[in-house]
Amino acid sequence: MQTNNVTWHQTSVSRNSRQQRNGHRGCVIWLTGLSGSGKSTVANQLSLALFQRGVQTYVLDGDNLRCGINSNLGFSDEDRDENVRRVAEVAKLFVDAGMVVIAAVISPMKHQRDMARKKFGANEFVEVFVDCPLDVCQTRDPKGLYKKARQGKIVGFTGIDAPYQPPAHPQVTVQTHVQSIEQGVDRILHYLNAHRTLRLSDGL
Ligand SMILES: Nc1ncnc2c1ncn2[C@@H]1O[C@H](COP(=O)(O)OS(=O)(=O)O)[C@@H](OP(=O)(O)O)[C@H]1O
Ligand SMILES: Nc1ncnc2c1ncn2[C@@H]1O[C@H](COP(=O)(O)OP(=O)(O)O)[C@@H](O)[C@H]1O
Repeated sequence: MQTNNVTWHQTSVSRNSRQQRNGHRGCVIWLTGLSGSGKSTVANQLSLALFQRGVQTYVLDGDNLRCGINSNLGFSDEDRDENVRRVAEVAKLFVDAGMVVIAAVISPMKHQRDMARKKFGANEFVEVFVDCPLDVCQTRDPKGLYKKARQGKIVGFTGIDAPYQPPAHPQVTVQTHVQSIEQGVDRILHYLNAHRTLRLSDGL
């Protein structure tokens, strides 16, 4: 493929070879939800659980990426689009390296999550809705951001004065106000197992 005088180079070590060595397929587990819903908490517990099972995982956390590759982006609609696009592109590189990527990004709009999904093959993008009512998120307020938003010190805060569109058909829903962290992680692990998402099979 060639666009704008840029040529895609095949790599000498294929994704297939990397997956065979890892003993599992790569994929992205995409956690979406309000600030304070539990994305980072669930992502890290899931990463640990998979790591302990010998799975190569990496967490891409929105907050962390905004400290580096996305540090020039704010929270306008356009910047969030670009933020999600970059997270998805970075996730794609990790998946190409045979890894299980756990992305924890608000990704508030359906079109952003659809855009991310389109970068991956079927069964390679697992959308997880980290569902928690806004009032519970506000009570948790682990970083004090809701308080700042209510005081008008942050403008355009998701759920307060910026939109969040809940996914209509996520592969998994984790309800962190009624399920423990362990139950949430188990639900995701169960999905991966039931759908053989990480399992190597014919042709891979
Ligand atoms: N205005 C506004 N709205 C929402 N969140 C805000 C905002 N300003 C700063 N923060 C902090 O940024 C984190 C969200 O970054 P994301 O990259 O996940 O957001 S997005 O997907 O581009 O919407 C978010 O992290 P989480 O609380 O983990 O979701 C906040 O710590
Ligand atoms: N069942 C649960 N799942 C995930 N987080 C929970 C749960 N119950 C309570 N919490 C707490 O809620 C907060 C969620 O914060 P965080 O993971 O940073 O959310 P987010 O990344 O979505 O902003 C943490 O303090 C976490 O300990």
